[in-house]
Amino acid sequence: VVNGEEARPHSWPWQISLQYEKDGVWRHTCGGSLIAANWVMTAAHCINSKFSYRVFVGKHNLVEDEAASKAVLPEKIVVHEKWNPIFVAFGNDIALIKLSEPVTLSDQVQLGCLPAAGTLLSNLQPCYITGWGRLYTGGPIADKLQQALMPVADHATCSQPDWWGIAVRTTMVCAGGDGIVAGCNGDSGGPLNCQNSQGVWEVHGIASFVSGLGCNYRKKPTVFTRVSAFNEWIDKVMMNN
Ligand SMILES: CC(C)C[C@H](NC(=O)C(F)(F)F)C(=O)N[C@@H](C)C(=O)Nc1ccc(C(F)(F)F)cc1
Repeated sequence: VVNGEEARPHSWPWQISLQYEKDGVWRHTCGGSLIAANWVMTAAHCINSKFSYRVFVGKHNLVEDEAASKAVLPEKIVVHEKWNPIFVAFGNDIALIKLSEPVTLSDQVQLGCLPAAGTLLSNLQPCYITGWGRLYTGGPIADKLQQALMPVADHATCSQPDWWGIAVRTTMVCAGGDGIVAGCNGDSGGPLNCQNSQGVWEVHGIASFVSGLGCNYRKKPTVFTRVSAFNEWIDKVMMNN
């Protein structure tokens, strides 16, 4: 997250760190959201079949041992059948990870709520992106979970020619674009957290892409998979696996 701030520890208790093992070392690669005790929602582009992964729940500082945290291995990873790794702008950048065992919920480990199917966020609605992604374009990833307030850019705004144009679909949601605050590499798969009309936090987006010209680029908001376009797919996958 570029130009964010350190989140109060465990204030986004559904945020997970997806890590892969390389040369015997586990490395953070993406964010994700715990949506059931044994299911995590992340981005399809985070998954590469040649790597082995683990899901770390209850984390705040990635470089410290934390009592409330636990690393769980996946039992199964389901990537959206229409995800095309060649072109992230085709959308369907969503995957579900079934955990090898259900995690114990606590103050630090909680489920994220999904929005109702079809819910559309209004322009400039305030949401928060959270993640351990790069602190600036090309920079290091964060040790401590970051958060940043990012107002929604509705489809009419985000699909303007000098914004994302036709690269953004209605199955996506945009946020930010002020050239200051943005998601960045490593925030992928993580949540866009927005409060519903009852004041309940919901996971409305899965961080999908930013501009190749730089994470915080004016009129190139961070683009998220719109979760409310995939409720049926999510339910089907969780029921069939
Ligand atoms: C690995 C990528 C598919 C996703 C990667 N995502 C992220 O860094 C994050 F954290 F914002 F989700 C990204 O945007 N990386 C930049 C460097 C990128 O490739 N952006 C990008 C690529 C293609 C398009 C497209 F499809 F529109 F041409 C738009 C942006």
